[in-house]
Amino acid sequence: MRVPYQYRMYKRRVFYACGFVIAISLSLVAWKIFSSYIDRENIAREQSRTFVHAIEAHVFHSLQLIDLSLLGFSNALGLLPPAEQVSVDAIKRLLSSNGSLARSDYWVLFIDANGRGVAASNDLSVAGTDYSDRDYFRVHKANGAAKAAYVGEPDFGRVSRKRVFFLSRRVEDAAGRFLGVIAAPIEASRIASMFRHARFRDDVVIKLVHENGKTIASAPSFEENFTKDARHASHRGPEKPTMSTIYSALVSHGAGKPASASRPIDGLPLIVTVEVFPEGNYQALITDIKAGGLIILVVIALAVTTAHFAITSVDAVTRSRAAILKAERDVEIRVTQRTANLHDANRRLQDEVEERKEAAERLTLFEKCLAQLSDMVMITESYPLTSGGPRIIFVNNAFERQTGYDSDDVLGRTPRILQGPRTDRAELSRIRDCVARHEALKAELINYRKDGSEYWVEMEIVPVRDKNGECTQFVSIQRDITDRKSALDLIWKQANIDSLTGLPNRQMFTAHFGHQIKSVARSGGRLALMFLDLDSFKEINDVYGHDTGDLLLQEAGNRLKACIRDCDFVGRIGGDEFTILLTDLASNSGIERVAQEILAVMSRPFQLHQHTVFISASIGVTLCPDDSSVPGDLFKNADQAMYVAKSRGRNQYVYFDQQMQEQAQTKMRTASDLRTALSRGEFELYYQPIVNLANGHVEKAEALIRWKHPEKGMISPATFIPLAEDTGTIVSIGDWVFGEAARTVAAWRSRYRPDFQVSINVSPVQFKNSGIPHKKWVATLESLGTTGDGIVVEITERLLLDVEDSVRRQLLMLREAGMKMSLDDFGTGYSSLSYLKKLNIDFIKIDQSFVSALAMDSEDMILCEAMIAMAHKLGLKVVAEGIETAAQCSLLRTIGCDFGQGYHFSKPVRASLFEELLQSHSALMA
Ligand SMILES: Nc1nc2c(ncn2[C@@H]2O[C@H](COP(=O)(O)OP(=O)(O)OP(=O)(O)O)[C@@H](O)[C@H]2O)c(=O)[nH]1
Repeated sequence: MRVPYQYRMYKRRVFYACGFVIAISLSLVAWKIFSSYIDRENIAREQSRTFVHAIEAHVFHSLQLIDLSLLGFSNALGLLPPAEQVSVDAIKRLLSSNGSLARSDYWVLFIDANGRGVAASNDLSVAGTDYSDRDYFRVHKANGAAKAAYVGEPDFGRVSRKRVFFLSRRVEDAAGRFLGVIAAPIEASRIASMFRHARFRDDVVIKLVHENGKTIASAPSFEENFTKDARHASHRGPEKPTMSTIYSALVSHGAGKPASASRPIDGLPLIVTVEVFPEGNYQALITDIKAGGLIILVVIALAVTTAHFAITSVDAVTRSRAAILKAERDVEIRVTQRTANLHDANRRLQDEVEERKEAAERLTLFEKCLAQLSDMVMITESYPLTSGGPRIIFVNNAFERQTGYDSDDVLGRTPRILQGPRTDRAELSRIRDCVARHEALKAELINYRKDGSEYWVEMEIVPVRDKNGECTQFVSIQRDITDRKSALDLIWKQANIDSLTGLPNRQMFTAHFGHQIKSVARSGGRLALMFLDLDSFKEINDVYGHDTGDLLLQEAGNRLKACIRDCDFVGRIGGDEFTILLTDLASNSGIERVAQEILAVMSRPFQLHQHTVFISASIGVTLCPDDSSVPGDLFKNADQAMYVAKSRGRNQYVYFDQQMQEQAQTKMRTASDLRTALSRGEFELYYQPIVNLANGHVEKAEALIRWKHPEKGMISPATFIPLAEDTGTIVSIGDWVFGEAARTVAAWRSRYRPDFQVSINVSPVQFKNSGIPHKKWVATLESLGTTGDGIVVEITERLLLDVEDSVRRQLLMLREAGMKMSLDDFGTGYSSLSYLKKLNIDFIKIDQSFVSALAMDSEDMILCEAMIAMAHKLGLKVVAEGIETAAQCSLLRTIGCDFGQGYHFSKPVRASLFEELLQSHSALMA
């Protein structure tokens, strides 16, 4: 835009006017500042002149007083008699007596004609001090004619060591001969102090200068300036200064400076100078300049503002015209640009439409493929990661089929709809973390179908990225792995869980127990292991059936679980045996409370099907680490303690103790000896006669085994037979017994009675596993040339309780070999008459417990009679055991008992002795 010429001229004129006003103002202010500065300097100079007069008068007055005193001394010394003029004492007396003249701020001393100190008016010892080099001494000595006072140059006092200058006078005798010098050393600091107080401004300097230029006193900086040459450097010459040169040196030094004034002290070689330094004036000058500057600024501002207002009105019109022109040009440019942008955008849009079309086609293809996949596919957005997670934007057919959700059900919702109570929260949080980091991941989870049923899913989640690498979606490919999981679960359960009770089995319990022991070893603390075995559980199976037994075991497991805390552990380790692990024990009272509670809950009736069943339990308890920290040992301990509980009458708990261990060890050693006893020939069969009560003949014998231990001597069968049964040695022992008994009966049959019979006790254990070596036994009999009926096999009711097909088969085979069967301890246990018949039992043996208390019409008598009658009815013969008296024998015979056995007839005796009995044919009837 072009600015019109008139407008430019107008503006120029306004600028010139403005500049003129500013220039005038500047000149006026400068002139004012300069004239003020000169005025202030003149005033200061005047002030210093007046002031130097006052100071000079003051110093002069002070020195005049001292000089008066010196004059007095000088006269008095001159008038002393000649003898006293050289007497130190006389002079000392004179100086100190003249107190009226002496002032406290100075003192006087007398120096003799040789320059040696004689005496002083105060206590200073000046006598003998050499003052001959002092200027005032030399002046007075040389100028004999001049009697005027002289001021010596400033220096440090010879005796006082203070900064002093000397006012002095020549002393002459009446004849005008030089006697010496009387001098007053004046402390320059006093003069300086007076100057200091007299200064009316900080920039004022006052000095007292000696005619030789040395400074005597000054304020400020007294000590630094003392004795320094006060003259200006240009006025210091080699020639001796005179009063007039020093004066001009000082004055000219001050000349040109705004405020310096000097004045000589009348009649003395001293000058007083007062200098008023220009700093104050400079300060004022600077203040004036600042104020002037401010005024100038204000003037400039006013001028500029006025100029601005003057031209803006014209300017505004011009500008708005210019702005309109500019705006027109801008619009033109923008329209051109916008058109170009629109072209670009249009082109991009077309490209995008093409791209989208291609993408849509690709997407349709992918969707078709995804729909056909058998794996579930779910695509979600990539955000948000909070509030339930990203929304689902696609699911395939497989997803709809497997989950029961239609795509309409899930689109726009989050994958959370698939989760439920058993979905692993930790796994979910791991998935969330990976997704937040846009990482691919694999996971296994429990998901829930629309109908609420759960299924295991194996999933792989992969982030989808755009061309800039930004994550835009997640694709989740999922596969139902419920079957695989179930199979694994089943395997795990089979390996670790007891299928009947759902409790941990032996394997899992042992593993857990091992961990707990380690943890106790690390962190301290105690564990209690309980071994629980149900009492006589076998009977429940036998009486109510195996199914009921199973139910009881399940219920027992539930009751045990209810007795323990969450931190404790219960397992079923087999049959009717349970283990309980108590952790976190503070004291034994906790263990006892649990043990008592278990016994109490076990003794409560079990309602199983239609039966009400009662049972009890025996518990062995061992403590870790008190008893041991070895899992195997602890199991053994608890087992031993449990057996002790059983042996003490059941339904109780027993703590393991060391004695049990020892007993167990003894048992183990005995069991070990038992294995070799047979080969070492330590067994022997004893025979106890069985007498026909009707005729008193010894027709049978019971073979009873004895073990002669090489160290321990005779060991009772009651001790070693259970051990032999436990260890299985009973099988070979039983075999040996049969062989021995067969040989004996064969011999005795041939020698004494062809119908003689020997009974052997056969343990139920011998019927287990491979069973009785039936063929071998038959072969033995054949080899001995005897028949089977010479052997009576005594079995116990225990065997009948456990009777299985195999047992029955074996018994029948023995029978077929001609052997007879006898049922031992009849009436003491669970006797089933049907078995007596089924197994073709030949004899029953009435237990000695019935015989021992036998009396006419007693209950035992009635029982024995009933048993005998019943046996006879079944075609069985009866043997009464434990007959000790003739009365018992007689009673039994009265009620028809067939045979008798007991101490009344004979103890069990060695075969040789028994043979003697047979030989004697003696009747043993009482
Ligand atoms: N019903 C049932 N019985 C079982 C199961 N496992 C083992 N048994 C039986 O449980 C019984 C365990 O008997 P034991 O503990 O030896 O003897 P008990 O009769 O309990 O006698 P004591 O232990 O001496 O008091 C045996 O008869 C086994 O056959 C089972 O799973 N179910």
